[in-house]
Amino acid sequence: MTHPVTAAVYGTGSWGTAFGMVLADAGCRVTLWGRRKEIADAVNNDRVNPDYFPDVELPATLRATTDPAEAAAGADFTVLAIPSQTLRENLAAWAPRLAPDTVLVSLMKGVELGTAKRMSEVIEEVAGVSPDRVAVVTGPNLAREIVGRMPAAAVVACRDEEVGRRLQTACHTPYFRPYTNTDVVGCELGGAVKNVIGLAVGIADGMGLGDNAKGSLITRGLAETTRLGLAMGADPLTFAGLAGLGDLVATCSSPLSRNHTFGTNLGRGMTLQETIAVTKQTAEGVKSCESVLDLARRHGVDMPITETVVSIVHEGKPPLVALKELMSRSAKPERH
Ligand SMILES: NC(=O)C1=CN([C@@H]2O[C@H](COP(=O)(O)OP(=O)(O)OC[C@H]3O[C@@H](n4cnc5c(N)ncnc54)[C@H](OP(=O)(O)O)[C@@H]3O)[C@@H](O)[C@H]2O)C=CC1
Ligand SMILES: O=C(CO)COP(=O)(O)O
Repeated sequence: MTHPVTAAVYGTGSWGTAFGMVLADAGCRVTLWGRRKEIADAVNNDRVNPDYFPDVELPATLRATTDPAEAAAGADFTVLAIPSQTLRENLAAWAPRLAPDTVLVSLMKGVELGTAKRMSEVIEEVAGVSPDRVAVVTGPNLAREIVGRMPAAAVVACRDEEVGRRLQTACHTPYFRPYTNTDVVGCELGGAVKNVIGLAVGIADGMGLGDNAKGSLITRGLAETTRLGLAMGADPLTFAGLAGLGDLVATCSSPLSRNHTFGTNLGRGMTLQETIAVTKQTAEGVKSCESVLDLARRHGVDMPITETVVSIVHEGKPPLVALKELMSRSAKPERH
């Protein structure tokens, strides 16, 4: 490309804003799309996103608009950073205006309810593009740390290696180090299922179950993620990487994680409604635990931790009862 790389980022929430900043710091010309004019105006006039990062000065090269067509114009990369369950409806409205040959990039870590589709599958279907033009950015990337330009590594996954390398270059900064991977299925599953395991670890932390429980949940959570991945054709090694273990560790150990915090509140005894009421941002695992379990059943895979999270979050099972059931499952070899 001879012109400066141009990116449209749909979503002025935590990760859209933070990743837009990464792209701008890497030298791209970036336009954020947001549904609220007051945020777009504040980004353009005051270089701040008042609702998500009021204390962070955004790069002057980061612009914002509420007009999806204006954001889309000439974009080499079209980056999607909205809640997973809203993607289909939003993208259907934006798709006719997307720049020809743009690469669609998913930042989202969820699985669609009802269809059990991964976000890249929804993108391919709704935008009518080949998998070679769809990429995923994932890994241990808590947005609050990224806007502080604290160091992090990430994975850029795309079936087409050349497209992956172009996106890697477009978002590589001194504090953000992206690696490429062609295993899109594994990278997306890693991101979606870690949110569910993050809820489980949060619940355990809220109940005061200790660090052995945390280590056990992280490890057995990774085991069930890998089982699902294998059944879906992913490379098991992906789950030992940034999209798997890396993201799982960051989410399960950080109070900045919305999923972990959501689980902690439940584990401390808040009701689901009370927990939803105090959660200001997107905690994808709350909805995606059901679609992940749906995926597991479609593929005949046993995911006991995911099943337990669904039973607590959506079926009102008391965490102590769920814990007792999880611990009394039949004994088995570690690898089965
Ligand atoms: N935050 C993080 O650290 C990371 C998040 N992710 C993933 O990124 C994705 C986005 O999450 P994140 O940015 O954190 O979420 P936030 O809740 O911080 O922001 C969500 C954004 O989507 C907008 N939005 C909400 N509902 C709709 C809708 N129905 N139609 C259009 N826009 C909507 C919000 O607009 P408004 O402000 O007007 O409500 C906001 O701009 C998730 O899948 C998450 O798992 C991945 C890595 C890191
Ligand atoms: O995906 C994330 C970090 O990589 C963000 O996690 P939460 O959505 O739980 O905040």
